Amino acid sequence: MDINVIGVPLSYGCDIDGVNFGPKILREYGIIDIIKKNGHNVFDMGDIYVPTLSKELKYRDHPKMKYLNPIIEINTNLANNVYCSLKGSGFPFVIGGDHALGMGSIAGASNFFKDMAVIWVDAHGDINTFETSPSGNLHGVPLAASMNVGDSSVTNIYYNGEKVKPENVYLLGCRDIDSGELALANELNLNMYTMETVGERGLENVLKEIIEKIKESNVDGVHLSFDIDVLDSSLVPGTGTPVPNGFSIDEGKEVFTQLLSEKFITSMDFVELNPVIDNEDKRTVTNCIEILEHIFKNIDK
Ligand SMILES: NC(=[NH2+])NCCC[C@H](N)C(=O)O
Ligand SMILES: [Mn+2]
Ligand SMILES: [Mn+2]
Repeated sequence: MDINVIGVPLSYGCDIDGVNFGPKILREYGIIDIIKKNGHNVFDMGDIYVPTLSKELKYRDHPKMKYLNPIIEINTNLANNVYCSLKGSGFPFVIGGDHALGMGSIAGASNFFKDMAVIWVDAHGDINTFETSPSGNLHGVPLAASMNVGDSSVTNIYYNGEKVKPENVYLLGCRDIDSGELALANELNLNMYTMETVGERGLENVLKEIIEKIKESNVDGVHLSFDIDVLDSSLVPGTGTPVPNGFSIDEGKEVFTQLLSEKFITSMDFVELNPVIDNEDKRTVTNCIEILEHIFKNIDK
């Protein structure tokens, strides 16, 4: 498999400096060699261009949502890169950067496939609209936008309208959902496996059910978007919106063992690592590298 590593040094979607250094620190810690070492061909496609913007531009494009136009432009570029990677039989592995980049990854991948599923592994739902967002941060809206819910400025990225059908969306590990997000999840009847559900039913059973449903759904592509804040806050101090009661490292690995063994994953995001706010012992980046080693050990050769 030709892995195409695409960096997106984006921080405007969470409005916290430092998460833009995610791609740089992961390269410094050897992500490219880790991929190679596990027997894959790897192409480092470099970083999508992210302009340096002054904070005064934050509300230039919208009174509430921050850095709207630049985030749209960056995602449009990302979408085209993801699409081209798939066209060239590559596996797009997108490293962030904040989760607003999910709109671009999904737009690009969904343009390649007839019908695609999205597995969103995250402490959050990221299904806010401009109306329901409590923060004005665009990393809280990408999954809603991809389902064609929300403002046309974000639902029409790369191409107009729906990128993924709600019935093909799977949320896993969520435990910090805003009230507007919960209402939308119920309205759309999303496949939502909260941390509470995982606790009740067991991770293995939940993963089995997700796999079954995806196989029954006849999609021809599956995008897996991994937000590192799905891991317990004690394991990822270097992320902008940490949440307690999350996955252990072993549970994080288990998610990939199960999902990758099906060989249906066709693209991936790895987001929200902020090395600048990591603690002294570099716990977050070390844990990320451990997860990444596991991913590339298990991904299809
Ligand atoms: N990708 C993330 N870490 N998203 C956190 C979103 C937090 C909150 N729900 C918001 O919309 O502002
Ligand atoms: Mn997220
Ligand atoms: Mn999150």
